[in-house]
Amino acid sequence: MTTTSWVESSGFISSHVLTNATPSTIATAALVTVVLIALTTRLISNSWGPLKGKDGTWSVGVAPYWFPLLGHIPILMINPDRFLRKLRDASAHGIFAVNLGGSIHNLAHTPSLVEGIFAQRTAVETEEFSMFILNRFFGVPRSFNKRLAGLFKGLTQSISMCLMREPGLGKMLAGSVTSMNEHIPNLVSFASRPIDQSLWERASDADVWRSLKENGEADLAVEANFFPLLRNFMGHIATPLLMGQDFMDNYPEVLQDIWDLDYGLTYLIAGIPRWVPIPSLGRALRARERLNRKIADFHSAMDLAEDSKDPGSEWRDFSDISDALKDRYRLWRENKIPPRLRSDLPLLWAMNVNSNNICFWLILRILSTPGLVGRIRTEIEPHVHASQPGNVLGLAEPPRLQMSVAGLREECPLLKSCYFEALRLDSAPLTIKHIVKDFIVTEDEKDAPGNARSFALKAGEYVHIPFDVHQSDPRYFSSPELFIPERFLVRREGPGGKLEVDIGTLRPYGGGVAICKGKLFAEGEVLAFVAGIIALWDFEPVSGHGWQIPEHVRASGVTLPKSDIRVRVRRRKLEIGGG
Ligand code: HEM
Repeated sequence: MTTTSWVESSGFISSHVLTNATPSTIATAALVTVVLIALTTRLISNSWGPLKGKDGTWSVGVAPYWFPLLGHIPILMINPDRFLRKLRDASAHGIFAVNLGGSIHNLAHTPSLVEGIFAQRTAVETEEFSMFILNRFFGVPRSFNKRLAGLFKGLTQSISMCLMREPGLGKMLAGSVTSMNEHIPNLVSFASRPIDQSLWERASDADVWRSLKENGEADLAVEANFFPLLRNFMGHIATPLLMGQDFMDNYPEVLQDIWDLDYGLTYLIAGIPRWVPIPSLGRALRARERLNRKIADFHSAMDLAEDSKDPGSEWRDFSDISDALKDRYRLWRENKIPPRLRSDLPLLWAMNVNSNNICFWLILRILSTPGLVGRIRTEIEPHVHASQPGNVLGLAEPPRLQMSVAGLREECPLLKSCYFEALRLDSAPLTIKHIVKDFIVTEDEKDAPGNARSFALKAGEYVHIPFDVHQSDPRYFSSPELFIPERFLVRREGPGGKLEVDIGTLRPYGGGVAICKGKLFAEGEVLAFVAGIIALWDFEPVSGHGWQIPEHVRASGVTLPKSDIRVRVRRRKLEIGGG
């Protein structure tokens, strides 16, 4: 059929359909049209494979898709894991591209390409994306973007100084471990009335459970929902460390608001309007308003104190605020930024969402691997002194805990290897960068044996690093779906070779200029938290079916569990009179 006859006949079809239109013929015509458009789009997009340029570099192949305008958005919303892993497995190279609403997004996942992208300083930029997240997710008004851009460098530098370098890092870690030593013995209170329980127990629906053991001894435990118990408990340790105890006391719902905001992440970033009736979107918006308002109140109170005025009886002490936050405060104030625009929410959020979640996954992975908790308790013993003081006037004292974070970081390779393995399995971060200048990135022979290529990436496009695509790649991690505690252990050469940990190609904290500024702090706090918890407490799943690993729900970095686990928490029997 010639083009003219096709147009004429389609004109005939449409006028025929319109003049004889019934609801079912209109529906059929609409369906036929959609199918025709989808087939044509698929046919055209199928031909966008990688092409070799005159200079020997290759373009990145765009995966075929069915819907014009939308491109791969529908499939990425339905099942991103399956789709991305399928593309990875179908390609001999570590990069492919997708179309998102008309713009091209390159996705790189093999180590050499990822390192090549991280090494770019001027060809890619992250500030635009950070600003987008600040506006869409954290609710920073767009009218403030220009002024905020001028402060970006200073704000990032202050976090780096306080969290990535000494003495700031050591001070934060020491504060964190002191707080853990004090609080971990009180993970559960064994109080049955919610009014007598701590906030993390109430958040996890904790209840006292009593029974008799076979030998007639009393068996006392607390039943609680595992995930909220651990993540709220950790949040109650981490948040005052950053913001000071007064902030936490004046705003006890802060953690629930952070979790609610996090659950709305996808909707907020997608820009779904607030009137759309999605319950988690509404909750996230209300939580964000409260968070930003409370942070503004906190800054107003600091301003009053700084001006030697009374900040009110609820703000008694600002001396325990972290150096990171104090530095930011100085910067906001010197630049005359009003309290309502001092966006400290991203830091408060970053402090809580990833570390707290990975503590849950790591403890769960340790408990659910036969024999592992015993091996780790033996390994951490020299660095975690747990003891039970004798009764005072007939009353039981809580156990005592004394941990050395340096020992846990440097002398406990099995625990650290398990931490990396949990990050490999249970985190799925994504880095997005806007390409502002054409650049070439080259594959290593190791990643594409006998077939390594250089790829030309174009200004105006985007480059993403979906870390979990590499983390689940069987070419780099054998049996990638299994938790293998020793996966990152290596034995140093030579007689009596020491066991060490090698993170290999895993990059759970991103890389390049936007690398996670809390990575060293996070590692220390997670290892200490997990060591302290397993040193003092025993856990048992209530279900009676053994430990089950829940499915993942994607979140900002570390995933959330799709379902919770009800556990029985018991004090471990410790040597009496120690400490
Ligand atoms: C296990 C815990 C953590 C993981 C897995 C993690 C992971 C990440 C990742 C993947 C990024 C994005 C990097 C990129 O775009 O390339 C990031 C950014 C960041 N993280 Fe973390 N993070 C953790 C804990 C923390 C903690 C405890 C803090 C703060 C106290 C923190 C502060 C930050 C900050 C400030 C950024 C933004 C860096 C920038 O844009 O310059 N993170 N994190």
